[in-house]
Amino acid sequence: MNHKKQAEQILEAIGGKENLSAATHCVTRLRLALHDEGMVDQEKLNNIDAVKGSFSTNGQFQIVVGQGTVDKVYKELVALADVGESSKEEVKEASKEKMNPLQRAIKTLADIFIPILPAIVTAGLLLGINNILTAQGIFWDEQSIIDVYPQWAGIADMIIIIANTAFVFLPGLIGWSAVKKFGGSPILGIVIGLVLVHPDLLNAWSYGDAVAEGSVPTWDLFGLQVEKIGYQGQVLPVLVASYVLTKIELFLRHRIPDNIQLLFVGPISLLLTGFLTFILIGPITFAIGNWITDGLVNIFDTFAWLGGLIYGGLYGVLVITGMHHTFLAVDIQLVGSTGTTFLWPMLALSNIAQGSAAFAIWFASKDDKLKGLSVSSGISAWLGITEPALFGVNLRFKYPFVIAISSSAIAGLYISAQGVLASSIGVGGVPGIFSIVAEYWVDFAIGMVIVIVLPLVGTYLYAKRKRDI
Ligand SMILES: OC[C@H]1O[C@H](O[C@H]2O[C@H](CO)[C@@H](O)[C@H](O)[C@H]2O)[C@H](O)[C@@H](O)[C@@H]1O
Repeated sequence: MNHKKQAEQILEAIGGKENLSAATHCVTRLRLALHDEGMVDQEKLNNIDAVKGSFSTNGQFQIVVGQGTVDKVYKELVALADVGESSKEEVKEASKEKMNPLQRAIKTLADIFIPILPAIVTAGLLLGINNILTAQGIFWDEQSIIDVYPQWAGIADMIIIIANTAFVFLPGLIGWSAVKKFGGSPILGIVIGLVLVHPDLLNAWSYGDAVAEGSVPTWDLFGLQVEKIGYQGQVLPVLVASYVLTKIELFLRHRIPDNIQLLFVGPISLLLTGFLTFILIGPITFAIGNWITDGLVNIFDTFAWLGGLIYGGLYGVLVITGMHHTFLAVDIQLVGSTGTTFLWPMLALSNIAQGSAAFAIWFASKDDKLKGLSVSSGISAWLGITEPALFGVNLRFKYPFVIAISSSAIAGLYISAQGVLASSIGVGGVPGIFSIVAEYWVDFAIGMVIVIVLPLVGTYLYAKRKRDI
């Protein structure tokens, strides 16, 4: 493949070098900040050999080129456009200028939660293994593997400790990521997060019982009674505390001489943020977080099937906008405060549906390039990453996308009506079944059959009738 020629064609299709403000690349995609995305000639772009798909997300125009080729095309592209190589951060900054406040808020949340996702997904997978070892009724009626083979109980117990850690110390992980994002010192973010789950505080999961018994411990601050409670599994308290901590830290850094910063900046920032958090931020955000989760749980309890239909159908659309990462925060909050999430199983089915539609195009198409793209993006979607299938295949032909979201809506309706729950956030695709609470495996499996069969058969038949691929 002539990489220079490919780069020339790409540059022409995106509106020339005048339209390119900054460029970087990841493992498979060119990530471009364009002045005007309306200048992109989509048809021209799709017809370029190296291009396997393209999409716009969070103010960035991304072109799927593929591993091993993207870096070479990128080098030619920046040389031709004379823009200089940019880091991912620089392109993000250039893209940010085009965002409205809501898009910025959504992006901030995504930037905080995406870096902790590997730890959360790992926890979900390990909890899945624990599920298999400890849930009754999977292999024997009313007995689990560890009931039948007690010698495995120690292993199961060790697994739960390793798996649980990311959730028990979640505020530490969020504190690290949030303070890094806000521009402060990540190490202070970890500390403020861990302060919120210090073992000497009343565990948040025991708070309800303690309130009922009237045994919530308090600090007496000159007559002001402050509850001595932790914020295990909570998202909002540490998010707000991290923001405040960063503001205080940056304020002090700009005013205190470099040689004595170590003595003052950390201690003052942590102390002030800690006091503010225990007295104000924590209690207020804890209450707000609980209202949100209780509200959501109540809505889903009352209108389960309708909620499932809407969320199952809309999730694919949310991924296109990038807004889906906002729901990661909601899922984490749900798992943290209720121990399970009813939203995540629908996410996993929605991702599978997009993958199935891409597989149908693989079966139906005679075009080698499209076949290669649809099979690789189908596998990726079944393993939890749907953008290649969405932007490279399904949205390009529209009907695979429509069939996939319709199937996902039906599956969402079904599993919500059955009350399917996940014990954690796992790999949002076929392996997702291991993160589902064992008693709902059969219902989730029925949901999987829906999102595999309907998009596969529906898209295949439609494609054959339409003869457009
Ligand atoms: O929210 C938990 C899930 O997060 C990832 O999937 C989501 O983000 C992907 C990247 O933007 C997107 O392709 C996918 O459609 C979303 O569901 C992760 O890949 C999943 O394993 C995880 O469950």
